[in-house]
Amino acid sequence: MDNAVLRALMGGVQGSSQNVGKRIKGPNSEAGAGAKSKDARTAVPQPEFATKGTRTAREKAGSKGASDESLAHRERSNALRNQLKIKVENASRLTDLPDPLESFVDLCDAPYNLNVAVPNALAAIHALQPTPVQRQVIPCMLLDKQVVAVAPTGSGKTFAFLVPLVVHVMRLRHTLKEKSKLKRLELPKAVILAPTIELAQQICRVCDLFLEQLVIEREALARGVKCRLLVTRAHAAGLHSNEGKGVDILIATPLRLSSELVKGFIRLEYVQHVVLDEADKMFEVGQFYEQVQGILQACGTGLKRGKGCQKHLFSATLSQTLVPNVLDTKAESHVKIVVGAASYGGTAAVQEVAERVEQEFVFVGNGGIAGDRAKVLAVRNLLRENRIMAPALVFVQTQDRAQWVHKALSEDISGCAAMHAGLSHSHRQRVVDDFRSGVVWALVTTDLLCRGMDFRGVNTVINFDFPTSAVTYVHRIGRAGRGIAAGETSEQSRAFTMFSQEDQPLLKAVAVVAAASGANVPAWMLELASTDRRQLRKLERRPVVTKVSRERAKLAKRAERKGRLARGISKKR
Ligand SMILES: Nc1ncnc2c1ncn2[C@@H]1O[C@H](COP(=O)(O)OP(=O)(O)OP(=O)(O)O)[C@@H](O)[C@H]1O
Repeated sequence: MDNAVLRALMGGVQGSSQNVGKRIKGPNSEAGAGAKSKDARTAVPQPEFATKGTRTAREKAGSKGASDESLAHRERSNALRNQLKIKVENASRLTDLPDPLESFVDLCDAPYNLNVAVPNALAAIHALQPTPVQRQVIPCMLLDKQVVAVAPTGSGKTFAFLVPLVVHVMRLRHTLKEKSKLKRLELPKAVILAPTIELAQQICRVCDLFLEQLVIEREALARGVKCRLLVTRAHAAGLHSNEGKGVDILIATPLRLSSELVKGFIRLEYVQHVVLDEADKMFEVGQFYEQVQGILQACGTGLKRGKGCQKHLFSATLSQTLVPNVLDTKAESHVKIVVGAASYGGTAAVQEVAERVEQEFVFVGNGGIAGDRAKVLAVRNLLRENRIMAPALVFVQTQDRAQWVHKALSEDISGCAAMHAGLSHSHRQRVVDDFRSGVVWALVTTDLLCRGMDFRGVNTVINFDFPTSAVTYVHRIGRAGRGIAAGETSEQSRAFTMFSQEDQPLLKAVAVVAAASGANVPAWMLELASTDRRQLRKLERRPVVTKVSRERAKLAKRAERKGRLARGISKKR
């Protein structure tokens, strides 16, 4: 997508606020700000956003008491939050809750006092205006608050945590250097955990890009800040070698980091910030729960008392009970920020994710082998009708099925590839790069790529196999139409979900989510009986499609046996 278009789209939130008065000079504007802010405002474009009641003459003159002013100030912040659908739990009780940013340039004013290089670097990498989640999360994290942030897919959560982390690390490095604490300078100061290798690589790339840009913009503190990836044995070896010595921000998958930690090859005692991206995935039973807990316990043990390690959770789908349960901490210790959703629940932020994408359900019969054939036919029909626009992501449930579907679709789609966890790292990396660069047009993949991956310009998502939960549906669909502002629908972004009789237990939950986002869902789907929670959880772990796989495996075994038998007979002969 063209950068100018992208910028215009991301600025849509501000641009849409026409019914609100224009922002005039306030204490943070050119008239009131120091020389540093002045520079900043000339360097990066002015925000168009304006809050409800603009500052009055009375406020400016300061003729009323401070309490009146702070009340008006609070009202303005609340108006901005309401307008951008930013919800902060218990906001009225949090007396020290920072205001949402009106623009990145606000970061140059008190209490943040950042160098103008920060907004300039963000502008240079096309982040001109903060997205809603960035507006509230960045100030909170900069002011040392632990954050739980739930915001739609593609809403810019990565920069929301990267900007404050980089700032903290830069400042900390500076202090440590001044105090000549060189040993500590070499050890990680912040850790970012991501559930997949691909997502960790993506975050690392964005972080490197931001750091590079900060150096170009002459932020002296950014020089020498090292962000390192730890997702393979080779990375671990690199970290031990001299050349790889010294790391400030460590971006890792839980399994790799935990294994290096157990071996004693990595020390996390001076880690001050841990970010769990896709936090709900991290704490899924049977996934990385124990490893993550081990890592969290190892972080910050060397810090002074009262200066414990801060833990921040990010996801598009996070449940209310998760925080106190998994962090072993009082729920109040975190500021909970929800963007776009009506409630802080299991499928929070669903509505806005799916609104960007046209959704359609395609019935493919009773399931089983015949259902598989019907799915391939359905894809062919959609191709013939020109309804599948490349690039496309095709989601299936298992590695075997990824191979099989890839083979089946390769006959119809040139530039089709498969990608799953059963492939080597280098192969995975190559396929992802090819998809990003446009060599691969249709990527058949498992849920390995359903979370966090920022593939610009994906026009179609095909749920070849029905998602195992509404949450998975939200994440899969969220890969399409990225870069489109909330409320706008791209003509090209579409999602097709194939379903058979076998998928019925999961159908209602997904249909409800789709309907909530304005998709045209047949009424009978919504009237289906709900499946009870326990069964839903079972299905999540053991997907409906295993029955199909089992049938296919049985047939393959039978064919193999027949072949062997035939070979055996021929040998005897
Ligand atoms: N302030 C901004 N202005 C313009 N573009 C932005 C801004 N912030 C982030 N982006 C871009 O938006 C895209 C989506 O961002 P990101 O990957 O952080 O979303 P996310 O919320 O983490 O999504 P998911 O939940 O799917 O992981 C990225 O390409 C990123 O560069």
